[in-house]
Formats: sequence, C-alpha cells, structure tokens
Amino acid sequence: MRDSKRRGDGLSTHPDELRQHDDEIGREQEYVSMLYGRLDAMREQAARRLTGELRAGGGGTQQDRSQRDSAVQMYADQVEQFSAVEQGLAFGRLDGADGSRHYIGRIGIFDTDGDYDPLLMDWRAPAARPFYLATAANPQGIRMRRHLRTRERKVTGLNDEVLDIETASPTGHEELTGEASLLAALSAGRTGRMRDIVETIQAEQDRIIRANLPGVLVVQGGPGTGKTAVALHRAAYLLYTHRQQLSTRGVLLVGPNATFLRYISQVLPTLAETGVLLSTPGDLFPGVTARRAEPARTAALKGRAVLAEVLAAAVRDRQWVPDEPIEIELPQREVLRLDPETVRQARDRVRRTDRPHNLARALFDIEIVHALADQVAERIGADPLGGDNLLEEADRAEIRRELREEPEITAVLDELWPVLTPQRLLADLYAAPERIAAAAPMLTDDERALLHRAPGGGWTPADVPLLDEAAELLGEDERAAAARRERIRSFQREYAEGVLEIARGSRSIDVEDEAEGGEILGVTDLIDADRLLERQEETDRLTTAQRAAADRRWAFGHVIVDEAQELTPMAWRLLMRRCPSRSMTIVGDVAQTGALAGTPSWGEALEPYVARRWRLEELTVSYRTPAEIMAVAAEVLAGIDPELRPPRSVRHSGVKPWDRTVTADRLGAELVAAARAEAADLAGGDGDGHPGDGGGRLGVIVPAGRADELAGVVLAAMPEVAVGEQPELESRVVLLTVGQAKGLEFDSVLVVDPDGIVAESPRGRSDLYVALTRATRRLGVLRPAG
Ligand SMILES: Nc1ncnc2c1ncn2[C@@H]1O[C@H](COP(=O)(O)OP(=O)(O)OP(=O)(O)O)[C@@H](O)[C@H]1O
Repeated sequence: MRDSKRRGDGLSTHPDELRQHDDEIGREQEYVSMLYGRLDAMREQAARRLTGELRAGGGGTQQDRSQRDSAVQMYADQVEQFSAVEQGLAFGRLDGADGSRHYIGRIGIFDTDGDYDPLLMDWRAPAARPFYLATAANPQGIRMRRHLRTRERKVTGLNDEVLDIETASPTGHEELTGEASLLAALSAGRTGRMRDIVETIQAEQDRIIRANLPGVLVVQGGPGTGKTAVALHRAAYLLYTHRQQLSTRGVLLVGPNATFLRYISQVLPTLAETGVLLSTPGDLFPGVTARRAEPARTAALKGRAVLAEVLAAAVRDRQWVPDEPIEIELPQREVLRLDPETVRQARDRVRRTDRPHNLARALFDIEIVHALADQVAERIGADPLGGDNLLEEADRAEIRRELREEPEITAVLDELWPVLTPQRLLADLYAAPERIAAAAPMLTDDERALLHRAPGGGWTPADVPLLDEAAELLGEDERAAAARRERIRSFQREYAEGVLEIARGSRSIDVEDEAEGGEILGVTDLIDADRLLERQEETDRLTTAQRAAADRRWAFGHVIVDEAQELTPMAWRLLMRRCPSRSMTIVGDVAQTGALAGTPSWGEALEPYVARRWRLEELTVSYRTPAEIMAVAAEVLAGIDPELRPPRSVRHSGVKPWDRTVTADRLGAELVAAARAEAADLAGGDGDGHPGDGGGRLGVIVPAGRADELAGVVLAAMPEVAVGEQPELESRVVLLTVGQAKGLEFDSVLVVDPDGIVAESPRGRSDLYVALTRATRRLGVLRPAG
C-alpha cells in the first residue's frame, strides 16, 4: 500500500493545515458524539425492557415464561454489550471513490428514526472489509481510509491514508494497513491485559479471521504474530456471521492456563461478544478443578496416546473373574455358589455388546441372576420322580425378581462388575501398583512407577483428559447424571446473580414506573436472586456457555485452541470429542512447544482425526517483538532446528538488548537492581511517549526450579512484585516461569539464568525462545557465572 498524504497528529506544522486538521477533528467529534448518544439510547432501552421482563413475574403459561426468560437473557446481554463497547466505539471511516462514506466500529448502529441506514458499520460486516484490505494498488473502490483515535468519548486524532497509486510515494511498508495507527498501538504501554486489535487488523490476519467456518484451520506463526489476537477476533467474527448456528451449540476457546485466560478475558467483551466459553484443557471435565502439580515426566507420560489403551485395560481389569467359586449365603435360604466359569461366560457375553462399562452392568446383572436363579430352580423345582423340572417360566421369573433384591447378591455383583465413576477408576488405578501392572504391561517399570500415587490430594491438568477418556469407557450412570444436574443448578444461581449485577450497574438508567405512580424502581427492588433462580429452574433456561460448561458431552459448534502446540495426544482426544463436527481453529507455534508430550507437528497431531483434511495458514510478521530482540531469539531458534525461521519484526525499538554475566552469589542483588531500574523507567515514561501513563509492565522470567528462591529475594526488596501460581498481571512487575509466561507479553522482560531454563527440560531451548520473545520493547538477560 502506498499513501501519499499521511496526516497523523503532529505530522504537519503548517498553520493552515493545522487549522484544517482541527476543523476535521471537530466534525468527527460531532459525528462520534451523535453515535454515543445513540449508544446511550440503545442501552437505556435494553435496561428498560430488562426491567419490564423481570417485573412481569413468573405467571402465565410455560411458554410465556420461557419466552420471558429468553427476553431477560437477551436484554441482559445487550446491556452488557452496549457497556463493553464504550471505549473506541467508532474507530474508522471509509470514503468511497463514488462519494459514499461509512463509519466503522465495534457494533452496528442504524438510523432507527429514518430509513434504517447504517450510522456505524460493524467491523465484521462484509462491507467493512476494505478497511482492512484496501491498498493503493488495490483500493477496492475506496478513496480514503481514516483511523479515528478517541479517548473516553473525545476524538483525539486522525490518521488518513489516500489510496491513490498515482500520488503515492513508497514507504517501504507497503504491506501494512494503517501503518501509523498500527505502530501507535504496538508501542503503547502494556497494562497486563490483552487489548483487541480491531482497529488495525492486518491483511494476512483478516484472511484468517474471516476464513470459512467448516473444517480444521491451523494457524502457525512465530511469537508475536498475533495468533491469539486472531483467534479471539475469529471467534467474534464467526459468532456474528453464523449467529444462528453457533449461538445454540456455542464456541469454546481453549488456552494453556488460568493466567493466560485472565490475560485475554477482556478482548471478546470489548468486541461485544460474551457467549464464548473460555477454558483450559484442565478445566474441561465438569466438576473437577485440576490444580495439583506433578513432575513434567509424569505429565508427559499421562499425555501419551498409549494411556487410552491403559485405561481401556484398567476398565476391563475391573470386570473381575474370581479364581475360586464364590459362596453367597442368603438369609432363610440355601447357599448359592457362583463358579468362575459362569462369571467368565457372563462377562464375555456382556463385553461382546460393546456397551460402556457402567451401562453394561445391567446386562451383567441379568446374566448372573439368571445363572443363580437356575440353581435355585434346579433345587426347588426338581421332580422327586426324576422327571422334568416342575417350575413354570413364571416361577423362574419370580425367583429372579426375588434374587435381584437380595443385598448379598448385589454386593457380589458390585465386586465383580462395580459401577465406577471416572474419578474412582483413576484413583484406584494410581493407588495400586498391581492394578497399574495389569493395565499397563506395555509400559516400562519406570513408567509404571511414575503413575503410582496415593489416593487424595486432587487432580492434575494431565489427569483431566484421562478422566474424560475414562468417562467415555465407563458411560454415564445415574450418579453422574445427578452430579450434572447439580452443576447446572449452581450455574443457574450464578446466572441469576449475574443478571442482578448487571441490573444494579444500570441503576442510573432505571425507568419510571407509571403503574407505581411515578416511583423510580430498580430491578433489584423488584426481584431477588432466589426468586429469579426459582424462575430459572422452572424453565431450565441457561446460556449456551453455561450449559456447555456443565456438560461433558456437549458438542460445540466451533472450537478454537490457542497455544495448541502444548496439547498432548490425550488432550487432543478430549477436544475432538467436544467437536464432532470438526469445525476448529487451531492456533500455535510448534517451535514454542514446551510440554514434553506436546505437539511436534500439526500433521501428526491431526492425522488420527481428520487425516489430511486440514488447512494451514501462516502468519509471518511479528508485531510484538522488535527486530533487536528477535535477532537474539533467532540464535536460540537456530539451536532448536536450523530449518526454522523467526518471523519478521514489523519495527525496531531502538533499544539494544543487554546480556550480563554476574557471579552466582550476586545474582539476586543484580536482579533486584535491574528490576528496580526497569520498573522506574516504565513508571516514568521514556520521554518519547511510551508507558508512563499507567501502562508499562516488567516481566521477570526465571527457571521453574528457582522460582521460589528468586521470588523470595525479589519480594524482600520489592514487596509490590506479583509472584505465585496465578500472579496479578496488572502489577507493574511480575515474576513468573516460562510456563506461566506462555502467550503473555510485557514492555520489558528480564530473563534470569537462561542456561537454567534450557537445562530444566528436554524442550528447554523452546522455553528459552518463548521467554526471550515476550518483550515489546526491552530485553535484559542475567546469567549466573559458572
Ligand atoms: N494487527 C495488529 N494490530 C495491533 N496490534 C497487534 C496486531 N497484531 C498483533 N498485535 C499485537 O501483537 C502482540 C502479539 O500478539 P499475540 O499475543 O496475539 O501473538 P501470538 O502470535 O499469540 O504470540 P505468542 O505465540 O508469542 O503467544 C499483542 O500485543 C497484539 O495486540
């Protein structure tokens, strides 16, 4: 793209041009103020309708109530969405060669007083696309693209690009769209929360965001190429474009850990989308919170595909055939004998039905009770004269019915074919070396020892795909169904409280209730959480995301996986179960794989599920990492695989990374000194408009094995530093491990003991590559000598 007339703020000093520019800002302000006025009106109307629906109470027919609940949900969503798009509501303008003019923003706003003309076009609408794609060489009918910069509701600046090949002069960045706005966004101070990129999406990113819904799309890209940003904007785009289809099945977005999910959590709401379920793989088994830690080798073993076979064998192992006959003493009856051969035959017949274990139990019961009833019948129906048995079929049926109710028989059946929860199966397996030995003959002794663990103490993230696999093998029994109903109930309560929160937030725009004689009533005056919950229960209404989160067997309409290179084969199995339609977006970088059983190549990971039917898109430009830092990271990348190429940096920061070796005993003191200096620099701003105004974060990345020790040293000198399992990312300085830093970014990064990071894991070089590429501006490396 070439732009002949770039008129960003401060670029022109000529008084006439400055005046014209101010006039232009004034005109845009008028338009933008009008849009905010409309937004206010829309929000007030939604709040008024929400109040009305809640006030209507629980009367009427079931259908009335159900419709009212849908309306409550819809208006509550609207109030939330209209509030979330407040910042940067309108950010662009397209002037067509035909004299047309369109404003582009986060949502669509229409002239409801007139002909329903668009006053603001949703960025996802097809007609808004040239905003991201038009270039001087291919202007797509556009004469000028304008980026509007706003703060609060005030227009603070404009960047214009005239798309005219004749007058354009080369800039050297022809591939960038809205270069001035892009660079301003990239060099802005970080806040600890990811921001949306809707104002400056680049052409290669736009292509991915708007790719077709069906099929598996893999997005491979180096650090900072915008994979996470693209994944989130794609979710928003798909929900807008396929609203009907996806609002009933839902969209699931999977990220590597809870810290990462918190980091990205604000992006979708600011794009006016609240219905996407964000989850880590470790949270995808409803009812289990997997926070327990375990050695990387154990996690790696649990991630291997062979564990599916181990679990299948573990289930079979619970279908027990005794070595000796079992004697069952029934009160006031004779003793029954169950011999091993009868049990074996029953078991084999039931196994041949291929039913999941728990569901097959009923068949096993029938088989065994039948055999025992035959024994009883043999005895009581025997013809003393040696003829045929005297009992009719009806008598035998009666005996079977009676035996089924004998607790002694149920106890034996429970032993031979126990109904199991996935948790029980796995806990029993881990706890007993002999069970592991029986189920995992294909593993080595060392590997089997890794699986052994005493019962209790919670679950690890690597256990979750195994629990899910176990649930598939076992099938859902009544207890699991009851637990699911209970989870749904608790989600309903959260929902009810959420609606009331929203309503409280909109108190300032509560409406006058004429029926109440002009008295001003808030929603919360009219209804409390329990009453709202009662109404929810009557109709069992839930948002799609809530339903999906509570239901292990939910099939999502689309699944997006970020940092997908970290997924193990067992985690892939779980995710594929959640998405039988195989409509997926897989986002990651195989060069950054840190998990030992993570994904070495996309083909290998996906082949078992979709064969070769997946598409690959690549992102090639790093927006985060400046060229100076990428050069340092490139050396590490070459050590991982000389064939790998780092992405091209979009900018230089002008700051040279530093690398210092200090004596081991000085490491802590030097770290504190460097962290203090960097933090002070970020807090004060660096004189060229960077950080200073509340933005600006420092990340200190340390080897996992030294995290506690170094956190102690840093905290003693700088108590304000965020540390721990889920550090507060909004703190000015955060100390974390590479695993925690995955997907995050900071203005400035200190990497401590890089050799320690490399030595910690067979994938240590990839970890170091991740650590070095987290900075948007400055990088320092501190090495202990020796
Ligand atoms: N088009 C864009 N406009 C503005 N900022 C962008 C754009 N694309 C990416 N960025 C910014 O670049 C940074 C890196 O983006 P993101 O985290 O999505 O990269 P990534 O590819 O997921 O990185 P990693 O693999 O290292 O996790 C973010 O701050 C993001 O906002």
